Amino acid sequence: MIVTKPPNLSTKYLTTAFEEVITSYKTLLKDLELNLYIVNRDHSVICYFNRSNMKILEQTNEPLPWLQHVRSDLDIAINGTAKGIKFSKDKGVIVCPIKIDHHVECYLCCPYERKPNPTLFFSIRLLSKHISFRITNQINMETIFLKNKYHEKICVASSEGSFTINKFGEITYMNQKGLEILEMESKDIFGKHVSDIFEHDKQLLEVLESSNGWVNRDFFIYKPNKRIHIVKSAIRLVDDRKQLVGGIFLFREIKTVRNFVANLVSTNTIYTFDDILFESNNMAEVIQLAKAAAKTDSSILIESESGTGKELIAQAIHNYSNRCNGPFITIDCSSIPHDLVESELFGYVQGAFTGAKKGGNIGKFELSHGGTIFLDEIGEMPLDMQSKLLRAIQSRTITRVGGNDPIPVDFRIIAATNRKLENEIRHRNFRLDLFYRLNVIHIALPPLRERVEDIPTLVNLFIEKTSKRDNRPSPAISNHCIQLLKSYRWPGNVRELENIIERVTILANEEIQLKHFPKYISELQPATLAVKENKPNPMYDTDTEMVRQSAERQLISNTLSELNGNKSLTAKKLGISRSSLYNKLKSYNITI
Ligand SMILES: Nc1ncnc2c1ncn2[C@@H]1O[C@H](COP(=O)(O)OP(=O)(O)OP(=O)(O)O)[C@@H](O)[C@H]1O
Repeated sequence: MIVTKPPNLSTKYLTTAFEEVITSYKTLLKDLELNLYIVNRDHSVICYFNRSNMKILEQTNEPLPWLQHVRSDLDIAINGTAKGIKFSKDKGVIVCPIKIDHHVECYLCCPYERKPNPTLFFSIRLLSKHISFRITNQINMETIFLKNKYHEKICVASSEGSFTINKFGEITYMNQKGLEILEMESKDIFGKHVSDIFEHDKQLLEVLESSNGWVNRDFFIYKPNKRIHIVKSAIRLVDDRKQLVGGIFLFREIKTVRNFVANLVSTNTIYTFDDILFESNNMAEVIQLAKAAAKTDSSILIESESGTGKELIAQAIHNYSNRCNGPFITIDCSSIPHDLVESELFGYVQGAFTGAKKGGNIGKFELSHGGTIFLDEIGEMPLDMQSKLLRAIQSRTITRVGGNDPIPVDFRIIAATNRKLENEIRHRNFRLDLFYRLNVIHIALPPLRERVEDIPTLVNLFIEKTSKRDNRPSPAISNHCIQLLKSYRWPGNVRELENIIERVTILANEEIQLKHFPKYISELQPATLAVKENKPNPMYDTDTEMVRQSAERQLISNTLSELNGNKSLTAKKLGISRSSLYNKLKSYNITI
């Protein structure tokens, strides 16, 4: 035990210790007729025992001529047996150091006027030792008390559950949070063997046998109606002589861990439907469908060309949904190396493969619990992973790589692709059953060339955005330029438009002119324009309307069955009038 000594032992501290020790030797001291002084290192008297009234008094104004002879190095001089200072043959003073933690704190002094009996030296030395011991003890007790108080407060305030076991595996302590997580009361826990409370007791007791503890292992506690999934770390507890005393366990509910990590890795969903600007009917219909879809938990598949705003709309759906306060976890399926897809999606347990992190890892699916998982570029998902993904979607559980326990997860999938999945299915690159699972609601974002009415609004948005960023007034743009932009085919869609407008805004002063645009735009001829405008989009032009209608039909019948065929509620949920719903039911031939 390290004695944590207060900076200067107070008079009160010393006096109390002195008083207690002197009281226990009072009879002896009475016979010896002695005065005793506790003297500071600077030679001032802290307190003294007066033989005539047998009392301990604090400080004295009495002149003490012998004080000047008490040297600060006296502890060295009297090392071993007690010694003193002789003034004459019979007179002198016995000086014994009072040491705390090997340091001289003060001196016990006993002046004598008659030649002392040799046992007096021994008795004074014994007294000084006793006082040292008494003070050291008191400091230790206070330190332990304080430490206990700190630890108690830390454990009570902790958001983590903790418990301790002794070397026999019996539970000796559990904090309040631990009892809450395990839904138990202290009477159910204390004194019980760890195996009576937890399964996997072998793993728990490992900590008593091995010299190392372990971190972040998963455990399941089975209750009559549910299973509590916790993550636990263990520390082996030994005493100063390295003898096993027991173990400490720290644990959290998995949902706390998930929330914490999800907060760190969740995409900051900045876009809402208000950020999606449009004038076209095409986009108005898409937004209407997306808003209705947002209010359901069904999977959504967004199929469209690159740069049309798939991520934008996915974020807007999340923010408009009941899951808006949960995480939005993005996975770009095209950027994860094939070997790591499974562990990235589902996580892994410790030791699952070479290079796996100690304690395992939580996967993206688990992190999306209570929120949305956005599978971008789903068309790039390897075939073998597609079946595992399908299983997770169907069972609403995941199993970590290397693990056995299925973990229930509450997620909503939004998948996006710029490939035409139906073509991929035909070429056997994508599973049909997975396609059906993802394609419950189908959103096809039209390419920019099919919604040229949106171009002026988007151009103004991007001019303002760039000007605001660069802290300068927004330049004007001529109608002629806008017409020209409407004529271009925009293979890179809104992203390409955004990049070009950023560039011309930077180049222009007061007005954006033709000369600011790249040649492939500024040199477009009206005749070319017409031809280009009419040219069909190889991927989307022919079937966009068909896909939209099929998605709308699906959404209406899903919502109807979800609301037990109640048409008023269905119309309300879809944000359309009852008559409009009846028209659509008729035209889609939906019967209840
Ligand atoms: N209607 C819109 N209103 C405002 N900005 C838009 C709109 N549509 C797209 N954008 C902007 O266009 C850019 C591209 O959008 P986003 O990244 O969502 O496209 P994407 O389809 O996911 O692209 P990719 O397929 O390459 O991943 C973004 O900067 C986005 O803010």
